[in-house]
Amino acid sequence: MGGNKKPDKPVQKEQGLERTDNGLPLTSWPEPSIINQKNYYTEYIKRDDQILPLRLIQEERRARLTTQHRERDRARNLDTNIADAEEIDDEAEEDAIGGQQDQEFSSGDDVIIIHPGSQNLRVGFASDILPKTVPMVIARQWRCNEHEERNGIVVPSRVTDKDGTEVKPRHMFGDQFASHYDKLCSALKTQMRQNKRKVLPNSKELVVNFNDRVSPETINEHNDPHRVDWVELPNDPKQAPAFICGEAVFRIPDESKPRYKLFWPLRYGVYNEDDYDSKHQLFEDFTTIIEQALLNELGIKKRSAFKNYGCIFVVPDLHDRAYITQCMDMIMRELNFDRLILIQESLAATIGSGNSGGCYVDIGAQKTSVCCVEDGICIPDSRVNVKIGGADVTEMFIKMMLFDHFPYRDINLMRRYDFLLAEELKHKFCTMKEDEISVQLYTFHLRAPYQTTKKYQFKTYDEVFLATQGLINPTIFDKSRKMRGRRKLIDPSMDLSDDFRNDPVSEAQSLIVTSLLPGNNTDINSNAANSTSGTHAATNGLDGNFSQKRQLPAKHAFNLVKSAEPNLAVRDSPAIEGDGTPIPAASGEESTPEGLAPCLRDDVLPIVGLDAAILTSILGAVKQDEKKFRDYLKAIAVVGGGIKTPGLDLAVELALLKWRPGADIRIIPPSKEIDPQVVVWKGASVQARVKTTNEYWISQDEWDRLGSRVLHHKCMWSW
Ligand SMILES: Nc1ncnc2c1ncn2[C@@H]1O[C@H](COP(=O)(O)OP(=O)(O)OP(=O)(O)O)[C@@H](O)[C@H]1O
Repeated sequence: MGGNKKPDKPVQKEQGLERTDNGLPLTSWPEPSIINQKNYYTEYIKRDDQILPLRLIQEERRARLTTQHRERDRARNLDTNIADAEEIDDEAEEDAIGGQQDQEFSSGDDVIIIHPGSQNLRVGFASDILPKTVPMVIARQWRCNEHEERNGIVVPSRVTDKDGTEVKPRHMFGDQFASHYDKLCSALKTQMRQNKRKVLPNSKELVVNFNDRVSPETINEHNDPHRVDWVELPNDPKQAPAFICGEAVFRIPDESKPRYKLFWPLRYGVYNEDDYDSKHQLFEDFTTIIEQALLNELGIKKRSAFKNYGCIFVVPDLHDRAYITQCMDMIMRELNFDRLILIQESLAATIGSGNSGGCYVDIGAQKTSVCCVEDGICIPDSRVNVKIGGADVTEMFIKMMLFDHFPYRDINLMRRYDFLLAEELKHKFCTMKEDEISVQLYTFHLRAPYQTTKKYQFKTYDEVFLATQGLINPTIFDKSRKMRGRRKLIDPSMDLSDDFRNDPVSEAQSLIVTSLLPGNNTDINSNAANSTSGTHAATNGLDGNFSQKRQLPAKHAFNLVKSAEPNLAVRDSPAIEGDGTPIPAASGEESTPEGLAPCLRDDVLPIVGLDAAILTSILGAVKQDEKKFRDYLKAIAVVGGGIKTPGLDLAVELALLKWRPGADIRIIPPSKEIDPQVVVWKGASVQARVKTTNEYWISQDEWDRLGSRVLHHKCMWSW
C-alpha cells in the first residue's frame, strides 16, 4: 500500500527556509544568509592583546622548563648525583604534563579570592570550600576612641538634657521619629486585623511597663561561661601594637590605654572619606586589613609570598572607576600579587548560586545592589545600588526598643561591645513574618570590659517586625550620615580626552536618582511622557531617548513615589563638601549639571525600598520586552547577610505583588547548604577554576606597561 509513494522532499525554498510540499518548514531555526566575504571583517584573534595573555603563560612555562633542563644538564655534567638529575627530569616531565592540564582545569591552590564588604571581608584560596570572614575594620592607636570622638551621638541621641535631666524615651529621637513610629504601629495594627490576626489592645503597654520595671541581675565571673577575653595591652603604651585587625578589635576595651580607634575604610560600598583626613591613610588601612587577613587567616607566612599567587578581586557592579584602579594598584603594587582578575558581585553571585542568569539582589550591611544577569553578563542598565542594608535595621531596632523603654538605656552603637550586642539581638529576634508578632520575653547578657556581666530581661512586641520593614519602606531610616564626607578626599574619575566624568552609568540607577530629586514626584510613566521634551532628556544627561526607552506598556506601570518618598533623601542628608560645608540641596531638575547622568550625582542619596529597586532594575534590563519582564520576576535571587532575616523572601514577594497584582513572582534564596553571605565569594572561587578565565588574567607585566588601560581588554564587562 502506497509502496511507490516517494517520501516528502523539500520542494521549495523561501526566505532561506526549506519547505516540504505541504508548505511547512523543516525547521523553525532561521537560516542566516551567507556572509558576503568581500564586506566581512572581524578582529577576532587579529590583535596582539587578544593572544598576549596566552602567550605570556606559555612563555612562562617554557622559561621554567628551560631552567629545569639547564639544571639537569649541569647536574649530569658535574656527575655528582645521578639521582638528582633523574629527579629534575621527573619534575620537568610533570611540569610539562601539568602545564597542559593547567589549561583545562586549575586546582585553585595558587589563586586567592578577596571580597571586601562594608562590614565583612572574605578571603580564601580558590580551592577552599568556604572563605574566612573577618571584620573590615582596623583599630589604630589614637588620641581617643571612636565613641569619644563622635561624642556618642548615634544611638541614643539624647539620654540626658543639657541641664542633666533625664530625657524620656519618647523624646530621645525627636518628635518626627515619635510621630512616624506611632503611625507605623497603628498601620500595622490595622493590617494585622485585616489579615485576621489576633491583636491584643494592650500589647504595647505590657511591653513598655515590663521594660520600665526591669533591673539587671549581676552574674559573677565564674558563673558566666561566655565571658569575654578582653585584649590585654602592655602597660607601656610604646610597646602596644600600632594597629590590631580581625575579630580581636571588638575585644579591645573602649577605655584602653593607649586608646584605639576603629576605622572602617569602606562604608556604604564606597571609600569612607568621612572618617579619614587623607587618602593615603585610607588606602593604607584598606591594604593593611586585607594583608593581615591573608597572613593570619590563610597561613601565608610573609608578604613577599603573595607574588606566588593570582588574585581574584570582587568589585561592586556599579563602581567608581577610582575605586577599581586604586584596588588594582593595591593588589599589583602594594601586595605584589602575580596576576589579577576583577569580577562583578552579581556575576559571582550568579555563578555561586549555580545559575546562568536572573535578577540578583545582594542585601549587605550598608548597601543593597540589584542587577540582572543574562548568560553570564551583568546588564549595565539594570545596575542599582541603594544605600540601605542590615546596619539600618540594627540601628532602627535599637531605636524602637529604646523608645519602648528598653531596660539597657545606655546602649550606644558606637561602642564596640554594644554594637556586637545589637547585632546579636537583631539576628536572634528580628523577623519579617507578620504571624510572629506577639509579646515575647527575652534575655540577654551585657558583657562590658572591667565590669561584671549583667543579665537583662526585656519584652518585645512589634519592634522586631517594624524595624525590618525599613528595607521595603526606608523612610524611617536615618539618612543623615550616609553622604557625609563623600568626595572629600577622592575625586571622581574623569575622561582625559573631554574632562567629563567617565564612571559607569546605569539607566535604572538614573531613574531612581531622578525620582528622588526634589519637586519630582512623577511616576515612571509620566517621567517617560515628559521626557520627549528636550529639557528632560538633556537634564537626564543621557541620550534623548532615555526615558522613552524605559516607557513600558501601561500594564507595566508602577509608581516609584510610594517607596522613594521624594525629597526626603535629599532634604534629610545634605552632602558635605571637602571643607565641611553642606552642598545645597538640589532644587529640582534644573540643578542637574549639564551632561551628567543622574546616577553620577553625589548630592542625591539613592535610597528606595527593595521592591522599587528590584522593579527598576528589571525595567532597566528588559527595555520594552514584556516577556522578559515576566521571566525576571520569576527569577529573583537574593544573597547577602541581610536576607538571613526570617520571612524576607515572602515580604519582598508581597511588596512586589502590590505593583504587579497576580504576577508570578519567585524570590529564590540560596540553597540551605550555603551561607548567603558567602555566595558571591563562592562564585568567584568557581570562576577562578574555569579554563576560560585564563584570558582575563592581568599580569604584572601588563599592569606595568598599560596601567588601568589594560581593563579595556581584560575586563569581564565593558570598562
Ligand atoms: N542571621 C542574621 N539575621 C539578620 N541579619 C543578619 C544575620 N546575619 C548577618 N546579618 C546581617 O548581614 C549584614 C552583613 O552582610 P554582608 O556580610 O553581606 O555585608 P557586607 O558585604 O559586609 O556589606 P555591603 O554589602 O554593604 O558592602 C549585617 O548587617 C548583619 O547584621
